[in-house]
Amino acid sequence: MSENVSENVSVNATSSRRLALLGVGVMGEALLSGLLRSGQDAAQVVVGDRYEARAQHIVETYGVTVALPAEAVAGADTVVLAVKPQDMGSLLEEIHDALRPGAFVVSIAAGITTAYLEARLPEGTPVARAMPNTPALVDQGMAAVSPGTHCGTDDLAEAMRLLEGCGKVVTVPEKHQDAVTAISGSGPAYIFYVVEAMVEAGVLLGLPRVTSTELVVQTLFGAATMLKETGEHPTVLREQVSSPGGTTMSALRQLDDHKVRAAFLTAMEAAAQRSAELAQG
Ligand SMILES: NC(=O)C1=CN([C@@H]2O[C@H](COP(=O)(O)OP(=O)(O)OC[C@H]3O[C@@H](n4cnc5c(N)ncnc54)[C@H](O)[C@@H]3O)[C@@H](O)[C@H]2O)C=CC1
Ligand SMILES: O=C(O)[C@@H]1CCC=N1
Repeated sequence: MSENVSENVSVNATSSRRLALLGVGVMGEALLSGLLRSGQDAAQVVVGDRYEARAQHIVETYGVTVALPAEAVAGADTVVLAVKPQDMGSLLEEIHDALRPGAFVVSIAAGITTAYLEARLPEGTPVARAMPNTPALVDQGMAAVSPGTHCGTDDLAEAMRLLEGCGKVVTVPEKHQDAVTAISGSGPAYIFYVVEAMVEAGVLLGLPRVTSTELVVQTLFGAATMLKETGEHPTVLREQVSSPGGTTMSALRQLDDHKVRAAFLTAMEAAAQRSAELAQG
């Protein structure tokens, strides 16, 4: 399938495909919980995790089944790989011989390319690379998917279904996945960092921490809702807050003097570069 696939692949909320989910840490659990909320049958899901207590917790919480990776993939139509990039090589070795012919494999690991997956899986295996983010835990995720060489339309629709359970999904050419990782994959962390800083500022100015936190969180939610619902450019929305000679401009001048915008650009360049490095081990 070509890199420039349409952004609107039609997707069913439920599926009878048997799913193996390997790695049920933060992101694996977020995807699983979203899928189950969107109607996925827990009986069709087998999870595997190297950390036994973690797998057991997931089984008890969600009513799915647990198995060793090779056993889990042997019966699966779709395999989701949600381990750290550094653990991907050994996991692919572990499942290589057990994978059903035609089974679809989707990885959410930062930096791991479809070429990396294809080179380590049986010839012709359909694969996709996806980058979700943690707001998936509250059904507000943002994910981007890129198909590999042998990924068909049905496979891509399956990848979209898996991710749409917990938020919004777009398809992107794979060359953009490192940028996606830097922007929306890691993005929630930058926002939490800004929130931390603003809460601290409120405390510095004498507000009780609980009050400062409430003010900041609701301000963030309100601003995000304005961006989404009005569709206005962020510059327009920022200008609406910035009265001539007022408080906002005094603060924004400080941010500019401290090169905060430039720091964001450099930070996200560093994240994209790190993503590109991760497949090298
Ligand atoms: N945390 C995040 O915000 C995001 C993470 N990702 C990607 O998701 C992947 C997982 O990240 P997290 O969930 O944050 O990590 P995590 O460390 O919370 O979870 C990884 C899980 O994989 C398990 N594991 C490791 N090797 C295994 C193996 N051989 N077989 C079975 N299980 C194995 C670990 O025991 C652990 O429970 C990473 O590749 C990361 O790049 C993608 C988007 C966002
Ligand atoms: O920090 C990381 O490497 C992962 C990928 C995107 C978000 N967390």
